[in-house]
Parts: sequence; C-alpha cells; structure tokens
Amino acid sequence: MSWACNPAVTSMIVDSYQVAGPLFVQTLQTLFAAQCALTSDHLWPDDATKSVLQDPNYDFIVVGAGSAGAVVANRLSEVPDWKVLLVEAGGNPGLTTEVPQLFYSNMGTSFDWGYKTQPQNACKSYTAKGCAWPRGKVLGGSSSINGMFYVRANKADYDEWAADGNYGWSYDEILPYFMKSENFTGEFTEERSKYHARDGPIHIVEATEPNPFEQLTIKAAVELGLKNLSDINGADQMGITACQSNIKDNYRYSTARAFLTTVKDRKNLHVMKNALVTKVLFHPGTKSVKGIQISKNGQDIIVNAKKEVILSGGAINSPQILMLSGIGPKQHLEDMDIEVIEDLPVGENLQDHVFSPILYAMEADENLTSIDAISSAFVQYILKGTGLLKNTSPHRIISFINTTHPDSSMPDIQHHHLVLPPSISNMIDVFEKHGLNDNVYQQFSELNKNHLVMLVFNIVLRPKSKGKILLNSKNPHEYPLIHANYFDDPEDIKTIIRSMRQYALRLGETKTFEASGLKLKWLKIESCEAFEKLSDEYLECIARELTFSLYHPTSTVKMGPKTDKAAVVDPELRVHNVKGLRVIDASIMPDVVRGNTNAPTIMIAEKGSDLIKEAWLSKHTEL
Ligand SMILES: Cc1cc2nc3c(=O)[nH]c(=O)nc-3n(C[C@H](O)[C@H](O)[C@H](O)COP(=O)(O)OP(=O)(O)OC[C@H]3O[C@@H](n4cnc5c(N)ncnc54)[C@H](O)[C@@H]3O)c2cc1C
Repeated sequence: MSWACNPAVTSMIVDSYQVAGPLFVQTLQTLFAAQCALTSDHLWPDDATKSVLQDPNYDFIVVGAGSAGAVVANRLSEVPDWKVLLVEAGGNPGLTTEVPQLFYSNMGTSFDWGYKTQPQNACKSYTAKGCAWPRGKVLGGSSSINGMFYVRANKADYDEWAADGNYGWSYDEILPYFMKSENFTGEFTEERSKYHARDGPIHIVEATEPNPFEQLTIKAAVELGLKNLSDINGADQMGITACQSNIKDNYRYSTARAFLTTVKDRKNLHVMKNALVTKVLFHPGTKSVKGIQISKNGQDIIVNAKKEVILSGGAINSPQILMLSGIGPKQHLEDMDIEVIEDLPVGENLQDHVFSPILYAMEADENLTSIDAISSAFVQYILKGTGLLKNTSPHRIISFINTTHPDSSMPDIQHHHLVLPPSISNMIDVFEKHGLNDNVYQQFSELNKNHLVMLVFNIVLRPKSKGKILLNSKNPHEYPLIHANYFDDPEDIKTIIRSMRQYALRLGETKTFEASGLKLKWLKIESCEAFEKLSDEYLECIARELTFSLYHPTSTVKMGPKTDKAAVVDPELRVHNVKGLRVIDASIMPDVVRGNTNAPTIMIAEKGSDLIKEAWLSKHTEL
C-alpha cells in the first residue's frame, strides 16, 4: 500500500502542519487523497523478484516497460501457455505522472533518467552546454511523463519504410495496428471510422472546451492560410488543430495504465521493477540468445529465455544494452574492451526533433499561478475532476506546414504552442528544469513575472543531421554518451529559419495577435547581439543558443533488410545474424516520423507482438 493511502501516516503529517492554516492543510489532505486514488500501489502489477529468483526461466523476456514494452508484455501474455517476464528499471507511477497538467514537473525527478546531450554547436545557452533529454524511468516509460499528444505522423513515413525494403510496414498495412490499441472516445462519424476504433485499451480524447489562447492561436494561423483540421489522425495532416490526447477520466492514460493495470493479475505475466538489465547473454560460442543479466539491489541475477529476448529500452538504452552485450560497431566495442558477438551499426543514425522557440508575451494577472490558485485547482480537480489540471490545455495546439512546397501533403515543420501563465515557476519551471543558464533563466523569469508567455516551437521534422549513441564505458550503470549533432547539416538551420519567417514571426502580424495584446519578445543573448536583429545570422544564432529537444529520439537500432548497411534489425525486428533477439521500440524507426513519436511506438509494439505470435504460433492474431 502507498503511504499516502495509510490514514495513520497522513493524519500525522497533516497534524504537524495545522499551524500553516486551513487552506494548506486542506491542500495536503487533497494531495494525499489524490495520490492514493491515482497511484496507489494496488493499481500496478506486483514486483515479481521473489518468483524470478525461485524459477528464473521464461519463454519471453521483455526489457523495459515503456511505450512499447508494456504493449509487448501484454500481447505476448495473451497466450496462456507462454510465461512472460517484463523487467523495468523504474517503479510505479506517482501523483505527478498521473495528473495531466503536471506533465512537465516529472523532469529531473526519479521518474526521469535525466540524460543530457554532449556539448556541440547547439544547446549553447545551457549551463551544461548540452540539451536536456528526459526519458521515463517508471512503468509506462516515457508514456508516463510525456505530453500525451496523440499523433500518428504522416502516411508517407510508413510508405517510405516499406519502399526501403521493410515489407509489411506501409501505411495501409500498419493502420490496423494503430486502430487495434485505440479506444477513441470522440464523435464517431463514417469518415472517422476509417481511421479510429473503439475497442482497444488506450483511451483517446478530443480536445474539448478550447481555452481562449488555443482558440486565438488557431484563428491567427487560419489568418496565415493554415487549414483548421478536425482530425489530425485522419486523412490530412497539413494545418492546425487542438490535438487528441491519451487521457481518461482526467488522468494520464499511459501504456502502463492501458496495458499493465488491466492484466496485472495474469498468472503468466511477471513484472520485475527497479531492476536494471545489464546485458543479453549468449550460449557460449554462438550467436544464440540464452537470457539476460539483471542488476537489482547490488545483486546480479541471471534469467533464461526459452524462446526470445525482446529489448524495449528505448532509443538510448536499447543500443546501450546491445553494445554492452557485444552487438555494435566492432571498433567501438574493442575500444571499450567488450567481446564482439556481431558487428552492426548500433547507436548510429540517431535522429530527433530539434526546435527553437519564438516568444510572445502579454501582461497578465500574477494571481493565476499563486499558491492559492494552485491549491484550489487541486481541490477542484480532486473533488470534481474539473479545472486546469484535468488535461493539457492551453498547450494542445499543434500545426504542420511545408516551408518549401506549401501544397505538399508532407510537412517539414511542426509547431507546438506552450502557454506559460505569469510566474509559472510557482508551478512548473520549464526553463529551469531544462538547465538554461542564469542569463537566459533570469530574463525569462523577469518577463514571466507579470506576463503570460507563449512559446512557439519551430520543430524540424526530418532532420538531415544524424547523431549517435556511444558507450562511455563497459559499466552498465554509467550513462552512454549522446551525440545529438543538432544542425550539423546546415539545411536544418535553413529549415528552422524558414519556419520562423513563414509562421512563428508572422503570427505577431495577424489581426488576431494584435488584438490580443501578445507581442513578440526576444531574450538578450550576448553572442547574438553582434548580428542584425531578424537577419538569417541572428536567427541561426538564436537557434543554436536556445535549442531544445522535443524528446523524440529514434532510429538508433535501424530497421532494414540485410542489404541496408545501416540496418540493425530486419523488417520482423530480429537483430541481423543473431538468434532469439528482437528490438521493439522507437529505436527501430528507419527515420524519425513526421510527428510525435508515442503513438507510432505503440503501433510498432502492436505489430512487433503480432510478428512474434506469427513466428511461434504460425498464425496472425485477429485484428
Ligand atoms: C517529456 C517527454 C514528452 C513527450 N511528449 C510526447 C507527446 O506528447 N506525444 C508523443 O507522441 N510523444 C511524446 N514523447 C515521446 C514519446 O513518449 C517516446 O517517443 C516514446 O515513449 C518512446 O517509447 P519507447 O518504448 O521507445 O521508450 P520508453 O517509453 O522510454 O521506454 C523505455 C523503458 O525501458 C526502461 N529501461 C531502459 N533501460 C533499461 C534497462 N537497462 N533495464 C530495465 N529497464 C530499462 C525505461 O526505464 C523505460 O521504462 C515525449 C517524450 C518525453 C520524454
């Protein structure tokens, strides 16, 4: 039982705070009640360490209970004869992961691996000279800390995968797998039924009750010629929309909720938590997988897989585990003193959605985010399930444009619009959490004191720059090195500047923005002051200083046929030339998709699970 559900503990804490006044006490009680209702341990699968130690033999072992791994573990354990072990480095979700509006507050907590990129000619305004890369370390993985935007990306993404020799991955072939996991709760028209389904485990809601800032952003974008889309996951992706989200009854619907709580009592599914998988083990002298090694509480535990090991550790950790196990670039493994099992380009081809924001601000009431306002928002949320905490409004607006071929059905730029009420640091300190340096942070805080700030993200959807993941050492507890290589290819800078000029900067010229009082603002960045304001050089300088990740790293374990020298797994997600090992997560995307990556990762997991069933049961499951 979570301590928040233990009345003896909570009343002792509440009593000791009586002196702080009734509102504070009420807030505390509300928080405890909320934590208990939303995240009590009884919701999540029990830890199976004892059972694993008693009998460390499974048919399938899934590594990582994230967006993909939770799905794979669920789908494989649908087969009653298969004994499945799911191993996760993190533990149960908590209050801040489950309340939608608090999504940003998980950064830098124990729910976040807290990665940083290596210093480079970008992310320059950060104290650490590297960009922050949050990743979920908790059941549900990054789906438990993400922004819950439900976006399937562009049809052409998947048709390109198929055209490159990845049979079975064209849009028409993968659409049923998106629909398989979906429980769409919005209006269900005939057109919608071509793309959406209502029988899957993940609840998808439409963005109802638009906030005034969401409405004005759409209105301004329409003034600029963008189409107002009714379904971002329907026939057309080009335009602007208030995005669908994976939320149910006002709380986050992560893959842990959708795929693990629902089957937590399944006898043939064991979940081991707070356990780090350190390597994949092979039968001596072969390339055939024997099992895995796990580190838990300082103890090494070996577990055997009779059929397969599936890595679902995500785009940073899956390549790390592969390399620690001897699968990776030969020279790099030798440099790390690791015995080479198979020479493959693991960790290369790293792609991410990089962005730089343009700022707008308007004077606004500081009390919006006062402690009192936040306390009453909590009370409202818990008692009635209403108010600002129940969803991600006013941040739900996204748009897609093509900056070189305006009529194309494939975007090269995506925009998010983050709306930060005055003194947001009372609630979520986005800039501080990213580790921006004092100069930038102080200016932002000063502006945000009595101004609402809107950040318009200019996101490069198909970066030409590619990075790589390398081991720092052969110690599995040491973080790998992330070379993001943002803007290595000058085309990416040109694309971001086109987005700023064609969209972000032009928003300020619309009648809608002018009437709203939102005005363009620049933070003063020393190194950019030498350039003429608004010149290409100035905008490039801003992009290299104020660089952010949209947290979409992919493609480090690239899927492709044997003829593709950059590929690590085949179109059935099996590691090339190795027996009994698949990778199923965001790392297998041949190229990052043109949109947010969570729904595509869940689709990959649905299809990957079916490929495993097909291989071992010689038949497809019903779709
Ligand atoms: C802050 C944030 C916001 C985002 N917002 C959105 C959004 O709104 N919409 C969207 O579509 N996408 C969003 N994304 C991206 C999306 O969530 C990811 O692309 C997706 O979750 C990746 O899924 P995955 O299964 O590949 O990895 P993950 O979901 O990260 O899962 C990997 C799991 O493996 C575990 N693991 C790793 N290594 C080991 C090990 N050695 N041993 C045991 N366990 C291990 C991890 O702890 C984790 O639980 C966001 C991501 C972040 C971080």
